[in-house]
Amino acid sequence: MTAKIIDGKQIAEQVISKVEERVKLLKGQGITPGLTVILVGDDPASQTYVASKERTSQRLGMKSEVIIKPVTISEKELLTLIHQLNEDTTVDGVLLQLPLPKHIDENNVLQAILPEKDVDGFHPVNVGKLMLNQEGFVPCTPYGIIQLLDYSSISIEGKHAVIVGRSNIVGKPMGQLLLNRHATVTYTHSRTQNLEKFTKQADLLIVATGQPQMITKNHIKPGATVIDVGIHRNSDGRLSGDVDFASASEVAGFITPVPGGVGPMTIAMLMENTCLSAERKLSK
Ligand SMILES: NC(=O)C1=CN([C@@H]2O[C@H](COP(=O)(O)OP(=O)(O)OC[C@H]3O[C@@H](n4cnc5c(N)ncnc54)[C@H](OP(=O)(O)O)[C@@H]3O)[C@@H](O)[C@H]2O)C=CC1
Ligand SMILES: Nc1nc(=O)c2c([nH]1)NC[C@@H]1CN(c3ccc(C(=O)N[C@@H](CCC(=O)O)C(=O)O)cc3)C=[N+]21
Repeated sequence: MTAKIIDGKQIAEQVISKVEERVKLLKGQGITPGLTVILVGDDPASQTYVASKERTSQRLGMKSEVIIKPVTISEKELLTLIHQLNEDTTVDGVLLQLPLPKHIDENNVLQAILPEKDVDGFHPVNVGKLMLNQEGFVPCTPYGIIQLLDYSSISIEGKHAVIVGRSNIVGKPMGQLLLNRHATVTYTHSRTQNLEKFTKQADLLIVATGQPQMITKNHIKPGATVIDVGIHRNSDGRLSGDVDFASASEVAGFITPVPGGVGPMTIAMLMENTCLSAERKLSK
C-alpha cells in the first residue's frame, strides 16, 4: 500500500481564505484584528516560525506586530510587557513564542496573558475549558490536526487514537480534542513500555515526540492515518519529522508530510483564533 498524502499546505490555504472573509467583515465594522507575537532571544527556528506568522497575518490584512526581546530580559520586564498588551484594545491576540530562556518561569508568564487574548490556548482557563468542552481558545497545532482530518473526511468518532507524546502544547490537548470528538484515546510517552504494542492498535496515530524519524512501518497498523507533528532541520538543511516518511508510507492509509503537513495548519489556526478573538470583542 502507498499512503495518500494529506496536503496541509492546501488545507491551510482553505482555512486562511475563510478567515480572510471574516477579517473583511470585521473591517467593514471598523475592527482590524491585531496579533502581537513576543519573541525572546534569537533562536533561528523560532525566528522562522514567527516570520511566517507575521507574513500570514499581514496578508490577511490584520494588524501584526512582532516584539523581539533580548535573551537577558527579566521575568518582571516580560510580565510588564504582557500587561501592556492586555490593556491595548487594538491587540486581540498575544502569542509568547516558546521555548523561553531557563531563568523565566513559563507557567507564570503564560498565565499573565488575558484568557480572552490567549490565541495559543495555553492559559489554565482555556486548558480547563477544553477539558470541559466549553468554548475558549484551542491550541493551534492540535486544532489544526482536527481540521486536517475533517477536510480529508477521515472520521474520528469511535476510532482508536494513539498519541505519542504528552506535552502541554501538543500531546495533551490533542488527546482531549479527540476525546471531545468521541475517539477512544490512548496517551503514550517516554516511559511507555512496548510502544509498538499501542501504536499498532491506532486507527489515528499522532506523533509529537521531537525524536527524528522514530516511528516506522513496524509501529503502524495497515491503513492507519499517521499525523507527524515533529519538525527537525537536518544537517543538509532539509526538514523531516518524527515519522520515517518513506517507511511509514508503505503501510499507512493517510500520512502528513514534513514540511507541508501540520506546520502550515498551526499558522492557519492562529489566524482563525485571532479573528475569533476580534469577533468576540465586537459582540461583547
Ligand atoms: N508543526 C508544528 O506546528 C509544531 C511542531 N512541533 C514539533 O513537534 C515535536 C514535539 O513537540 P513538543 O510536544 O513541544 O515536545 P516536548 O519535548 O515538549 O514533548 C515530547 C513528548 O514526547 C515524549 N517522548 C520523547 N521521546 C519519546 C520516545 N522515545 N517514545 C515515546 N515518547 C517520547 C516525551 O515524553 P515524556 O513526557 O515522558 O518526557 C514528551 O511527552 C517537536 O519536534 C516540535 O518541534 C511542536 C509544536 C508545533
Ligand atoms: N507559543 C508558541 N506557539 C506555537 O505555536 C509554537 C511555539 N510557541 N513554539 C514553537 C512551535 C513550533 N511551531 C511551528 C509553527 C509553524 C511551523 C511551520 O510552518 N512549518 C512549515 C515549515 C517551516 C520551515 O520551512 O521551517 C511546514 O512544516 O511546512 C512549524 C512549527 C509553532 N510553535
